[in-house]
Amino acid sequence: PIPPRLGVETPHADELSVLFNESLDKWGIDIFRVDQLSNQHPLVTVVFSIFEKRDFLSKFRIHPSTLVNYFTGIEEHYKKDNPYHNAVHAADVTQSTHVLLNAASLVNVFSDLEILASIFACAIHDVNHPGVTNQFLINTENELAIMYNDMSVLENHHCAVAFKLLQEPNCNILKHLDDSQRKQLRKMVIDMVLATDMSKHMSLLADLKTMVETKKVAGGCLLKLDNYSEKMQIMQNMVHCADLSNPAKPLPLSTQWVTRVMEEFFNQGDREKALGLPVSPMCCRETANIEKSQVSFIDFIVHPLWEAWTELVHPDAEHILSTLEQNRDHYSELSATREAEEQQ
Ligand SMILES: COc1ccc(/C(C)=N/OCCC(=O)N2CCOCC2)cc1OC1CCCC1
Ligand SMILES: [Mg+2]
Ligand SMILES: [Zn+2]
Repeated sequence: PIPPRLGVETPHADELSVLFNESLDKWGIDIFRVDQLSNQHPLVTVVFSIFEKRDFLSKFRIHPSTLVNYFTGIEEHYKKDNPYHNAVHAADVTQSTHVLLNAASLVNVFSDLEILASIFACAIHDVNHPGVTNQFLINTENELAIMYNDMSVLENHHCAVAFKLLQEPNCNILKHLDDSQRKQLRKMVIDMVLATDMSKHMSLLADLKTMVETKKVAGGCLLKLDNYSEKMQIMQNMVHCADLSNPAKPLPLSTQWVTRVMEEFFNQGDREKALGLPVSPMCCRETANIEKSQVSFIDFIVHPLWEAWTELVHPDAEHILSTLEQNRDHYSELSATREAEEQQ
């Protein structure tokens, strides 16, 4: 049976295809509306539409129903009751990376296989996320922490679940890749997903800054990427940027992500309290200062990263960086007024 266009059955197919025709390639598509219009299948429809737009079904000889079967399985393994780490986040990171890949200065940098690996990595990068951090799994000696010896526990789990699902019947979207392509894709996906572990952030950013410095000196062209590690460094930072893109999206989207991530953090804080564990930073619903936390998250993590990315792909990400800076000022003003209110 041929799967429905857009990959999902929905009464809102016309509205959804209009939304994709207008905004699939745009920074700031309303991914929450995609979730509603797709009958809560945001990831399947975003991946299906990107694969069609990039002609991946014919380039990699992927049958439409195999694509729908596999990413429906992946989507089902994103926990729906996670406020933040659910299939909408996966769809958001996937679509954001699809947009970043279209930057003029990245055209002709990546092969089709590298682009396929990047989109695939985003789609699966948080699959089966339990809604708590690596530190929580380690502190509670969770079976996942035991399985992965406390090293990038979540990120290793996401990769393993994704590749295991490929072996389910009618799910092997990589069936018609040759052995070398499949091995390369598997390595690239693992390298990108493991790089979304926040504990890798500082070293990833340091290497990106070094690359930007040398690129500036070498006359500013990215095309001279000749080795795997330089190419992978850019792909890892691209996916990491997309994973940390919430504060750089139009404010109405950014504020919804803040509400969701805080609810997930507060749920973790409730569990830590109930277990008699120290409550993790920003996880206590009584004392957290949400706006202040966003301002420091942006100042210390997100802005330095997007500043480096914007330099690398100059001038294609300028509008993203300025949206981030406007949003930062919004949260900063909010936290000042909240503090003033609390003084009275
Ligand atoms: C919308 O706000 C946020 C979105 C994402 C993130 C982070 C750190 N994403 O990192 C990649 C995923 C990851 O590794 N996480 C997920 C979050 O917890 C740490 C482990 C943090 C955000 O806000 C901070 C500041 C106020 C509360 C958290
Ligand atoms: Mg993650
Ligand atoms: Zn993520």
